[in-house]
Amino acid sequence: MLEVVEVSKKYGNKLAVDRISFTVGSGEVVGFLGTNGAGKSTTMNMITGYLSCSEGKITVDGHDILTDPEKVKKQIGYLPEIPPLYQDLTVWESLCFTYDLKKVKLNKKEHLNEICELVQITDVKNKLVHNLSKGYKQRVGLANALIGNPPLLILDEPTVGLDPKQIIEIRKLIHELAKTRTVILSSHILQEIEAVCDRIIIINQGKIVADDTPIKLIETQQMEKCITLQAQGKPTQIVSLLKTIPNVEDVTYKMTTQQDVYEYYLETKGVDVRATLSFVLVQNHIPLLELRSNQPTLEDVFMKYTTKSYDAYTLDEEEGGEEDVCDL
Ligand SMILES: Nc1ncnc2c1ncn2[C@@H]1O[C@H](COP(=O)(O)OP(=O)(O)OP(=O)(O)O)[C@@H](O)[C@H]1O
Repeated sequence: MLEVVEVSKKYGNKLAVDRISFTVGSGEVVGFLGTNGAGKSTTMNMITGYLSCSEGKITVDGHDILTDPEKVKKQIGYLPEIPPLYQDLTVWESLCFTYDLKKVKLNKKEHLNEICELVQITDVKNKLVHNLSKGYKQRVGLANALIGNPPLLILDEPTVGLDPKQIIEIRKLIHELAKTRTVILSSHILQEIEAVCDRIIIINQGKIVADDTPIKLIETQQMEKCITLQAQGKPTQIVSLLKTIPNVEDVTYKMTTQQDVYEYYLETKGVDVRATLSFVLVQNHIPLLELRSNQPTLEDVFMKYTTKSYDAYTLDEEEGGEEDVCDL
């Protein structure tokens, strides 16, 4: 569906996106994850043709965004971070306006009514955009993106600025849309990406640093294994014992609500020491009340990939120039 090959973007001397390559197949829901300024919006803007690439090639369904922009744009529904809506139009007028601009051939009334039902804005069709809540404005933005039934949806931070209830509703909606479309969703909210996407691309300092399913990203982490346990007895004695276990690097503890029971956190050198540990405690007549291995989370993965120095990618940040973004 989408092919991004060795794509870079420079703003003046600032390299915002650095030779990224990835493909997205039909029906995939891909999360584009990165910290602020990582290059997510720039990449999305290049895919949609709003920005040109400094280098590289982007094709959608075999059509090159540079040489065949109209064909590519027909394939894409784009929801920018701030949906560009005319505030003085009613919701229906706004949809009709986009329909006309996109030169859609489908039955207008039928098509727009279907979209209103899908994104649940039928009840506000006759309201002015200006008077809508942020959540509803986001839905109208999404409705606009859906006009013409594009098979590829690109959603840039679709829940930013929404309240928790609106966030849940928009996520449900994205789930629904993803059943019949390819979706690329950018966010720096991990729960969002985890809740909606079946594949994650992490971009850091303009480079792709990870690309896999959430489960595999977590599994393939060679992170230090952390173990939590609860044991009854004097913490000084227990800590000394735990530190004698091979491959245990560090031990910390805190009180629990039960008298004489403490919770201990063990950092190990990536080795599962649970069996040895239980054995050592039993041998020393220390009751072991709880023992669990803490699995790394997506947050751990994200932190690992995004906490490198910023020096590597900035050619000359001070001299990096602003650029007019609209190319087409
Ligand atoms: N028009 C521009 N001129 C100069 N630099 C820019 C321009 N637009 C973006 N940048 C810079 O390019 C880098 C990537 O920006 P981009 O907006 O793509 O990041 P992002 O991952 O979308 O961040 P955010 O989550 O904050 O929206 C940033 O360092 C940003 O300051």
